[in-house]
Amino acid sequence: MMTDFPNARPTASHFIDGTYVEDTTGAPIPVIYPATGETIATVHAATPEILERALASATRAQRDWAAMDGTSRGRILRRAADIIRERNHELSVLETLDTGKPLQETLVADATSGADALEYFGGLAADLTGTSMQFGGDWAYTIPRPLGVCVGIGAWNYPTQIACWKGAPALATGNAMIFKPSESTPLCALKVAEILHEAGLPAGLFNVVQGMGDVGAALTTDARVAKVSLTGSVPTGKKVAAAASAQMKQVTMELGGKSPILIFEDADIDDAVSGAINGNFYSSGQVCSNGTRVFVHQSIVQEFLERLKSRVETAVIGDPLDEATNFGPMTTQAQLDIVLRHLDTARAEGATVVTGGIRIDREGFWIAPTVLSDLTDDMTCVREEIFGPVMSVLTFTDEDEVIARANDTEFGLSAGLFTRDLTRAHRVVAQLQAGTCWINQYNLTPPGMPFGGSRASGIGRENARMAMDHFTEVQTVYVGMSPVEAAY
Ligand SMILES: NC(=O)c1ccc[n+]([C@@H]2O[C@H](COP(=O)([O-])OP(=O)(O)OC[C@H]3O[C@@H](n4cnc5c(N)ncnc54)[C@H](O)[C@@H]3O)[C@@H](O)[C@H]2O)c1
Repeated sequence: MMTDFPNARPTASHFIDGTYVEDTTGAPIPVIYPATGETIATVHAATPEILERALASATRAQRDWAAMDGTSRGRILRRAADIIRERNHELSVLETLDTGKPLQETLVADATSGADALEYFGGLAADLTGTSMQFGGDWAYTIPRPLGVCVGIGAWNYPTQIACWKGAPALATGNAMIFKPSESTPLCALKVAEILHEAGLPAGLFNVVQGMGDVGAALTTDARVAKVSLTGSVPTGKKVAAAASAQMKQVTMELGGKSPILIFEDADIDDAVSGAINGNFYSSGQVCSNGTRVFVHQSIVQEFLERLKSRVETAVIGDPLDEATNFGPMTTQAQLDIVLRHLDTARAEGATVVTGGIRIDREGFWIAPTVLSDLTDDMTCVREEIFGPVMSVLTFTDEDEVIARANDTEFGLSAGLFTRDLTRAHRVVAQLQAGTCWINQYNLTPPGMPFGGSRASGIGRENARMAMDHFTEVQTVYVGMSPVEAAY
């Protein structure tokens, strides 16, 4: 089973009906610590029997949960948030072991972000209200109803946060959730399930099952499942949305991107450099909303690149469990290989490497933070999501030109811009085709703010009050107050 590691130890592969469950007949999935390449645990993919237990217990538990008043549901979520905060250190260590992200990051951005979502939706759970309408003497009212059993499927970059961002609104609104983490980072969601149940969540309401895409596909098409919320790549999103839609299931799709950051000539350059660093190298670039196409006004590009290069080269690359480290490895060997291939292609297509561009000579999956310049919009590194620490710097001279180029992509997840001219900021942002935009900031995602993508980057939004809409459907009730008239 699980190899021992300090303070953070899920005790089996799955969490079903309020308890850890093991079934070693499922295919083994090694859990590899990305900083060293060592296998630190093994989980087993869910068998059909495991999936049946998860689906049956969720279906059973959801009815009573939906009947409970929102205040009581919310109290449990808020208690779970408190427990997460108390255990932040051990959960952050687990997140680092699962993903390789530096502890300096995971201490502030992962379990705490999950707790923020549980707290936020815990507070809102009591406020699930409908509306009423008057039609002469008659009237109608609406009741937001939970959907039933919802499935959450996660990517590997934010395993705790994704489990909480999906679980919190689903549970707050009276649904059950079955969560399938990424096969690359299977551990953290188990702890979320354990803590939710410790906080008083009735058994069966947040089940975690492991597995590859086939397990996600089996859950997506099960008749007992009402909704699928996926965080993953665009190709997976298309498959999952198609399979769910074929059965009229609702979907939320949080997918990939190739987002632009526009840096105008009047921007505070140090802020812009900070935004570009945060939007490209945090989590070693494995962030969906990263602004990987950085358009810098021609008049300041040289100064921008100089300051950027000197700051990026101070990144502390090393043991992710050392709190001084601020840049970690890629989460998987496969992702490292993808990034290295992209760098070869970029060089072959004529890109200049401003800094980085090389594999770091350590055990594990390491690559240096990389800045590319001398690029054109048609180059592969400018068009495709790389999902690694690779920033493409492009130049522009004209506002309309840069807006058109920023929008020239199939994606529409995020966008950012840096300028001191507020009129321009709002004028430009209104023309950007992106679901989530930042002005003079980048990648901050408090739970009270809707987050998600347009175009190929997604359907629906996570977080904020509107996530409650995505986990409920409206039942309309017409109330007749007069005698019924009929033709005969
Ligand atoms: N928009 C967001 O909020 C957001 C956040 C994080 C990551 N992402 C995106 O996720 C991608 C990286 O993550 P990844 O490589 O884990 O993505 P992925 O698409 O390979 O896998 C995502 C999840 O889907 C599952 N899956 C694969 N095939 C499936 C199928 N046919 N049916 C059901 N489930 C299936 C996988 O097992 C995994 O759990 C990037 O494109 C990134 O931009 C988006």
